[in-house]
Amino acid sequence: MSLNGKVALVTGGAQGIGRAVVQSLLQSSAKVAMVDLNKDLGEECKAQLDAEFGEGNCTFIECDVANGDALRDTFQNTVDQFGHLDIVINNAGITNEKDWEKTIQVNLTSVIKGTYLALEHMSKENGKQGGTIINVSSMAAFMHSPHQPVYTATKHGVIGFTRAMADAAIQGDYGVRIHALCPAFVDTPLLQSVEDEDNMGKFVKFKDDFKRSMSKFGVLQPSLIAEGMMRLITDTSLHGAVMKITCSKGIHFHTYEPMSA
Ligand SMILES: NC(=O)C1=CN([C@@H]2O[C@H](COP(=O)(O)OP(=O)(O)OC[C@H]3O[C@@H](n4cnc5c(N)ncnc54)[C@H](O)[C@@H]3O)[C@@H](O)[C@H]2O)C=CC1
Ligand SMILES: CCCCC/C=C\C=C\C(=O)C/C=C\C/C=C\CCCC(=O)O
Repeated sequence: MSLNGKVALVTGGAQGIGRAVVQSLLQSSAKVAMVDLNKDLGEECKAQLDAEFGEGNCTFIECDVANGDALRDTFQNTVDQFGHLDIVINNAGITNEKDWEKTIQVNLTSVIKGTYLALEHMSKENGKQGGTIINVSSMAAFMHSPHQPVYTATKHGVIGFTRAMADAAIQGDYGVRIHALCPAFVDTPLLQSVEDEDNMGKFVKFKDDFKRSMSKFGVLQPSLIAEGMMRLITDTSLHGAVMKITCSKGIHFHTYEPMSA
């Protein structure tokens, strides 16, 4: 399906899952703002994407999503360059149990801020045209590991926030579809960080537990996660979906009991 004329913003877009999603969006003819902390990687990535898709389709914006003012400017900069905004992927995430407050800031607070900024630019409540938001959580939202307590907490938080906001969007008639995406292990540089004492602090001693999980459940390729994202973006019947992607079941959806209250 063509996303011709659509404008997307992807955080953590210079590497790993974000990079794969940027590529898929460009393949579908969207314009993309690739947002990342890593300037060198972002510029290198943009040069490669310009060579493949032509100049003017992708812009790189250097931004630390944990800096609220910089994130606000990044959204505005995207709209200034491309005219409007239709798709926001809040993907940037880290695993740092030593600086665990930073992990909460990047993985949860910035996802909340990114969702509110996306609504400012896309919600019919604000006179905009509607759109789609995807917040990247993890299968760590449905299971836990002694190796990553705060990472696990942030990913649970992303699901709770996203489901509540999806209901607010439906009941408030925002015209914005809001989803959470939960991959199992994916072959990206983030997976290497879990063996590093600088990241894991005292929990590094549980790394064998983590590695056993990886060999038990397998490791996915970023392209499959991008495929799941594209399904959430293009299937307009989906609203408030919690998509899971695992080696055993591929792309599928989590189902919840109806609320009794
Ligand atoms: N790799 C995996 O096994 C899984 C990853 N995830 C989630 O997917 C998302 C993407 O992860 P990966 O691609 O694996 O990670 P990655 O480490 O390969 O790439 C993350 C990108 O985000 C950027 N980034 C980090 N902090 C940032 C900040 N404060 N501001 C702006 N950009 C920042 C990095 O520079 C990097 O380019 C994360 O939210 C992660 O928790 C979820 C499930 C599994
Ligand atoms: C709970 C472990 C957290 C590890 C954090 C480091 C890297 C991040 C990886 C993830 O976010 C993925 C986390 C956990 C789930 C992995 C596999 C579950 C597969 C379940 C299944 O196949 O049924």
